[in-house]
Amino acid sequence: MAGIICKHINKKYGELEVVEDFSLEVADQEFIVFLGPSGCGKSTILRMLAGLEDITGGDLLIGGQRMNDAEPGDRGIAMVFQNYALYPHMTIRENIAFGLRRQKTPESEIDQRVGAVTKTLGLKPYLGRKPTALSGGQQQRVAIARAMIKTPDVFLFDEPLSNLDAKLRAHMRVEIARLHKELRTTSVYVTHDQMEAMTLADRIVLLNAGRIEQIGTPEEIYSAPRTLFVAGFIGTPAMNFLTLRPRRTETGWQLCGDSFQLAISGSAFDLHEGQQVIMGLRPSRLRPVDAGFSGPSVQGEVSLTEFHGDSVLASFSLDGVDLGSLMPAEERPREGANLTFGFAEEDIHLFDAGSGISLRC
Ligand SMILES: Nc1ncnc2c1ncn2[C@@H]1O[C@H](COP(=O)(O)OP(=O)(O)OP(=O)(O)O)[C@@H](O)[C@H]1O
Repeated sequence: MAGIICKHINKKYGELEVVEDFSLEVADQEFIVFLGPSGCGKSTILRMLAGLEDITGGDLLIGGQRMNDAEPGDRGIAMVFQNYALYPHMTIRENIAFGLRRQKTPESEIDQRVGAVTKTLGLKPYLGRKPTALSGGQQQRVAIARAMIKTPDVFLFDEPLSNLDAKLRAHMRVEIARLHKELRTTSVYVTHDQMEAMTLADRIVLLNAGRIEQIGTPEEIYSAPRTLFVAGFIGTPAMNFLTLRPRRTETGWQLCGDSFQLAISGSAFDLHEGQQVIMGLRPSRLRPVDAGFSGPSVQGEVSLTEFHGDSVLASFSLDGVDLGSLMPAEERPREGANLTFGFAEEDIHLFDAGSGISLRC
C-alpha cells in the first residue's frame, strides 16, 4: 500500500501547457477521483502517474519514493483502461495470469491466486473462454482481475466504465466500491461522470483546463462549490444562475435583479456595493410556496414541466433567464400557472461575476 504525492507537476506538449502546477497528496488507502470535462487533463495526469507519459516539471512520489523517471513496471501500480486491453488470443485464465507468469511465479501459486480473484469477481465460469465470448461488463471485470492479481500498491482507473451501458455501469460502480472496501488499495480513478465520482470518491479532484478547481469530499464539492465552474459542473439538473447587484440595507442586503429584489441578511457572504454577483440555486432547493412564506422568493409563470419519475422539473423564466424548480411528481403544477418559488438563505450560493470565485466567508 502507498500514498501518492504530486508536487507542482506540469505537462507541456511543445509550447502547449495541458497540466498546470498540479499538487495533490493522496493518502494510503484513499479513493481519489479526477473529474472534469473532456480535454481538462485528467487522463494526462493519470498517465504521468502510471509512467506512460513524461512529466515535464515537478515531482511525483509513490510510497515515499521519487518516481518521475521510474519505468511503469517499477511503480507498484496496476492500471485498468476504458477499452479493457485484454489479449484476444488468450483465454480469460491466461489473460488474468499473464503478469504472474511473466514474473515466473510458480504455477501452483498462480492457480491459487487466479482462483481467489476470479471468485471475488464472479469470473469462474468464464475462465476457459476468449475475451470476445464475454460481454463488455464481463471483459471489464477480467481487466480488473488482471490488475488485482498483481496486488499493486496503487490502482489507476482510466474511465473504466465508459464503454458500458447505463445499467451495467451502475452495477460495476457498486462492484468497484465493494472491492475497494475489501482491499483498501490506494486508487486514482478518472471519469467525466459526476455520479461515478460522487459515489466512489473519498475525495474528488475537479479539473478544468489543466488546473485544479477544487479538491474535496463529494459532500463539500456539492454543497460548498468554491467556483462558478464547480457549481455548474456538479448536480443534475444543473444549478440555476442569476446575475444580481447587492445593495446594503438597514437590516442586511438586497440582491437586485432587473425585475425583482431579494432581501437577505448576507452574513455568510463577503458582499460589496457596486459589485456584480451571480447567485446559484439548486433546482431541488427552489420550491413552490404559499403567500405566507417569509423567506426569499421569486415569481414566475411555469412554461414547461418535465416528468422525471419521482420528481418533476418545472421551468420558468426570470429576467430573461430560464430557471428550474424540482418538486415531487405529485405536486406537478399546471403549465401557465403563476407561482411563487421560495428558498432558504442557506441554499444560496454567491459568486463574484468577474472571477467566478465563491463569496461565502
Ligand atoms: N500527444 C499530445 N499532443 C498534444 N496535445 C495533447 C496530447 N495528448 C493530449 N493532448 C491535449 O491535452 C489536453 C488534455 O488531454 P486529456 O486526454 O488528458 O484530457 P481528458 O480530461 O482526459 O479528456 P477526455 O475525458 O476527453 O479523455 C487536451 O487538450 C488534449 O488535446
